[in-house]
Amino acid sequence: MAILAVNAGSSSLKFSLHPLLGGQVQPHVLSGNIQGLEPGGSPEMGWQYRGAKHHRALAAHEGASVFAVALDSLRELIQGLDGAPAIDAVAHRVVHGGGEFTASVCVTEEVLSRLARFNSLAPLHQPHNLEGIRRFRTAMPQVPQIACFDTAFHAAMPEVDYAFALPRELRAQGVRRYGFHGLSYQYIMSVLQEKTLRGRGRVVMAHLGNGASLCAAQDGTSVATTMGFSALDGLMMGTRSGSLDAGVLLYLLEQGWTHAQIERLLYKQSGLLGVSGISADMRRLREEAAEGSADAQCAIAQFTHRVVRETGALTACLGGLDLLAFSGGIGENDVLLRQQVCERLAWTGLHIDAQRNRAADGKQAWAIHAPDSRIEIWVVPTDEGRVAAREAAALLESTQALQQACAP
Ligand SMILES: Nc1ncnc2c1ncn2[C@@H]1O[C@H](COP(=O)(O)OP(=O)(O)O)[C@@H](O)[C@H]1O
Ligand SMILES: CC(=O)OP(=O)(O)O
Ligand SMILES: [Mg+2]
Repeated sequence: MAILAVNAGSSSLKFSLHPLLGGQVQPHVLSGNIQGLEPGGSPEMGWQYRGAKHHRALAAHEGASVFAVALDSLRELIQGLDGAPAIDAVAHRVVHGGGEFTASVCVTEEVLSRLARFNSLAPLHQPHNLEGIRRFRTAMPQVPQIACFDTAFHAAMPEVDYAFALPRELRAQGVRRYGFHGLSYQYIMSVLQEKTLRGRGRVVMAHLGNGASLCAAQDGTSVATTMGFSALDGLMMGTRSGSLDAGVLLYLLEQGWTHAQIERLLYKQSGLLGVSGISADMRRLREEAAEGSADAQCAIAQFTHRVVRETGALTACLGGLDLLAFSGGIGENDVLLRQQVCERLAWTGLHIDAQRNRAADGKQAWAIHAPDSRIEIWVVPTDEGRVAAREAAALLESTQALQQACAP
């Protein structure tokens, strides 16, 4: 028995397979990524099984879409595993549940059409998430498809944080802050609460990947977050601008920019890529910066500054800080970023241990604060797939219990 967790994007599909033992979700035994799924792309699959890394190009079939080829290859891969587990459910990361979906749900045709209404709020994610669900439903019609939402973790945010200072009629239409990266925050929080008592206190979690956001939590519940109505708000990201004076949009409209041009600018041409003019990839920018590129240095400095600034704002919302956690591809791997952010926040009482910071690579959850730090600092590699799998397992169990209770 196992749950397959899936994160379908515009050009890639990330997956992980989590066995179920006595109803409990186990760490993944298989994880990977299929890239090149854009129309006309050449799909390639990379995966890790029992510590060994594999990679292969996927052969195109006459008349079949690249996504269909990818799904077939994934099924073959899973069936070929030693003692291949049966898949009980597919758990899909869906970034936007709007105000309607505040908990994971078993997907029906009706659910899919309600979720499609949020496509324009997360154009980089939502349409692809839903397309992934449709494809899996067709390929595995007997297997329940469960949608797990990035927005759900923030559903209990107080009104002062989720409301914009706009007329009330717009709020009634759903124009408000939702927040994202919720599966990641749910995972990080579960790890922190297992590891330290401070996990129940005033916590700021930094999910710094291609998409980047911060979340302030009190007693495990999100009380403020930097992402908003869409996944554009808050921190600077790989290709997204983050918070921007709305006056810039008015100016661009006045200059004749179309909706499509503005969308491309904000989602795909800004952030680290736009500022550096080199790359959206932090690793590449670090290399260029080390070789003296002023543009790369400038983009990294701006990214770091925004993390510092927003951490300060969330600390104020919490009325102080007990723990700061780093996660996501940059948060988990970029030693220098963690060091610089913490040094600039030293006024809060944060004191990073440079040696522990350098030793964080490859650890499951690792404290990097010095003994005299008033605030704990942790690096927690995130696992959105595991949370989605847990959500799916819980939903399956409650549905089965309900069916048994209702049985004649
Ligand atoms: N060793 C590293 N040092 C700095 N940045 C890194 C390192 N490894 C990965 N990254 C960065 O992490 C980012 C991708 O984060 P990730 O969470 O994997 O993205 P996604 O949102 O696509 O899941 C990229 O900017 C990448 O360069
Ligand atoms: C919501 C979001 O930005 O997700 P990702 O980091 O996967 O792009
Ligand atoms: Mg991500």
